[in-house]
Amino acid sequence: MDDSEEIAPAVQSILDAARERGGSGDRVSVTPRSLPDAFDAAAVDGRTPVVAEIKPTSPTADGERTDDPVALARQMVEGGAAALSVLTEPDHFGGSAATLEAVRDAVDVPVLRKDFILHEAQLDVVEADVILLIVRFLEADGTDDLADLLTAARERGFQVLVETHTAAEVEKALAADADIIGVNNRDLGELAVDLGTFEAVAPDVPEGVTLIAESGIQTADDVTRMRDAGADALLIGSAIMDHDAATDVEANTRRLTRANTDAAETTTTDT
Ligand SMILES: O=P(O)(O)OC[C@@H](O)[C@@H](O)c1c[nH]c2ccccc12
Repeated sequence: MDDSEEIAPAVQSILDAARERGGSGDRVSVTPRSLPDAFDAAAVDGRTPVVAEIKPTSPTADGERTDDPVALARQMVEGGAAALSVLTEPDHFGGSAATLEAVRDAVDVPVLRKDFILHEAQLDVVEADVILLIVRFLEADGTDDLADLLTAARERGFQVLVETHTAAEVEKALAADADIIGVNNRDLGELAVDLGTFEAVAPDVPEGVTLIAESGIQTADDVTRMRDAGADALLIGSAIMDHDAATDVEANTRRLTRANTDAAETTTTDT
């Protein structure tokens, strides 16, 4: 990581904890459910491809959601989610590998393991269909190289979502041979969200790459905005989960998966 770039204290604390965390020892081998196929199937079915995220809490959230993650997962799938994302980071997000395992057993859609993976050993924790690698965190001393980790993950069967925030990070992701790229609208320096980030960075991502808009997507208009900017899929946490157990997760998911399902076609036919 570039030392001149500020990183929010909450994020630094997440990274410090991640450095200490190891793996389970046994090498994981997984037969994954295809993420691009799940997005295509949702689109054919008239749903906007959404990865719905189970995030019990976070450094930017108010409370903690303590109800059964498996029940939440089922509601998300019922509401039309093409895939799920499950936080496994325990110290700052209330996640666990056991939660991911239980969720993956309960649903048929692909499941992304959301964690801060800095070393190869941390791949060997739990079977998931997709793992996350964050470009910005793999540039610091004492972390593995992005391309090496990507290869190590694929050798285990995982698909890999490479998270970026800038055009320069997209370049690095492509150089490392990423084929699924996320653009995070949340700036990890200030934790502020700006949907303009995706709009600015998306044009640098080539056609053949599966492109995901991440964070800060709250409304049907936000969905339209990200789809018009080229998102193949959207990663949505807070707007679906909220941290209030009274929130109807299925209805929230349906509202966003039904939003603007034909944005991509509309753009092509209108111009
Ligand atoms: O809750 P939101 O704003 O819809 O964001 C979801 C997801 O993008 C966000 O949780 C996230 C994006 N990248 C991450 C990396 C680690 C932990 C969490 C994240």
